[in-house]
Amino acid sequence: MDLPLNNGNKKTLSRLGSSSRLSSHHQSLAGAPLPGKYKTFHQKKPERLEDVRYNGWLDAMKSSSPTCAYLTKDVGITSDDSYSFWMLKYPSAIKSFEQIMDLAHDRKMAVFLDYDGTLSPIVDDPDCAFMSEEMQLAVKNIAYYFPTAIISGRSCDKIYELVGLDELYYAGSHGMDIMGPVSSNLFNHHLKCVESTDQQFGEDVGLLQPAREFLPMIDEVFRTLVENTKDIKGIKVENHKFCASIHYRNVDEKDWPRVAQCVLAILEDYPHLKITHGRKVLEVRPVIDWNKGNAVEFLLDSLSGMDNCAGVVPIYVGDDRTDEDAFKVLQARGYGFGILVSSVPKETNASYSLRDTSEV
Ligand SMILES: O=P(O)(O)OC[C@H]1O[C@H](O[C@H]2O[C@H](CO)[C@@H](O)[C@H](O)[C@H]2O)[C@H](O)[C@@H](O)[C@@H]1O
Repeated sequence: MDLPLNNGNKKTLSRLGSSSRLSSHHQSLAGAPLPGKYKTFHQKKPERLEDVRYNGWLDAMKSSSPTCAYLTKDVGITSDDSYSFWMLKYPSAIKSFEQIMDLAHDRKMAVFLDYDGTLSPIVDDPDCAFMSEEMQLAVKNIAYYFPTAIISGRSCDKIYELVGLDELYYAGSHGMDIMGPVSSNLFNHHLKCVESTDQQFGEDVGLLQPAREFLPMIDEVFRTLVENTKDIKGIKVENHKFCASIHYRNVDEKDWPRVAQCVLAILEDYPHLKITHGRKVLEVRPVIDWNKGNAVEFLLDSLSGMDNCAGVVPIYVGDDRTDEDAFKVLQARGYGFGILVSSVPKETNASYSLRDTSEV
């Protein structure tokens, strides 16, 4: 079954709290022999604080969510100048609206939206990142006309709680937790992915969780991180099911090396995990070849049907490094519109830009 394109009687992929009810038949993840106990004891010596300072981690931590001053102070141009110059390459999606509509012409469209920094402004407390009523209405209206998915680093449950719309598709944990139609060819052919079945909304649904075997490991890591960072003032650790997020936005910069060290120590113990950088957040996730880009490909193919995937024009709006994987997919397909939300010039694989959530 293809996911319906017409909203009239749309069966949604939402209501994601039901995963525990799902019966699953797994296939092992290639290249990830997981120990019974999830921790693997040190294979290398942990890095010293000095190492942490020099291995680029702190630079990466500082440059995430950069301010205008950070980007322009050394080159002697104003932030307005540099932004205008940057927009020559990444024009405003608002100003290009007619052009985008012309290019999309009479083809079906699918809309993919990141959450934090795209639908809700970045705020200090991740638990208070709410979208405005106006934004919620806008997303609801979009979903009336086009299949619309939220692709977030947060867990599906959390993102559903924040967005609260049944008519959307949700992919949480950076795309590692997707619900889709079990009859889709993709569920049959994605060998590296977990496949589950359940009766929901009167339809069979499949659960695509390519990192399912990592679930207990991430839980263990989350608890370890909470314990090991408890003395760092301002730190916040979140469990997003298939990844753990370590927020240092509210940590004094002098303590950032301690944050980095705690997170690096995890890699020593869990060689099947990796770390990615977001906006003032480090994220521990499984070393699998799966990201927001794969989630977009999967959903796009499901939405449009395997035989007709070239017919659907995707629009992806996102603000973060993790969204670049999705922009790359659109770029590689050679059609669709990647739109970066940023108030400062950034290297990106998107084609258009928007300044902030109000422009979204
Ligand atoms: O993929 P997204 O939906 O953009 O999620 C990315 C991360 O968003 C959240 O953190 C970010 O937003 C917070 C609220 O504005 C902010 O306080 C934090 O500094 C940002 O990194 C979320 O908490 C993370 O788990 C997501 O991975």
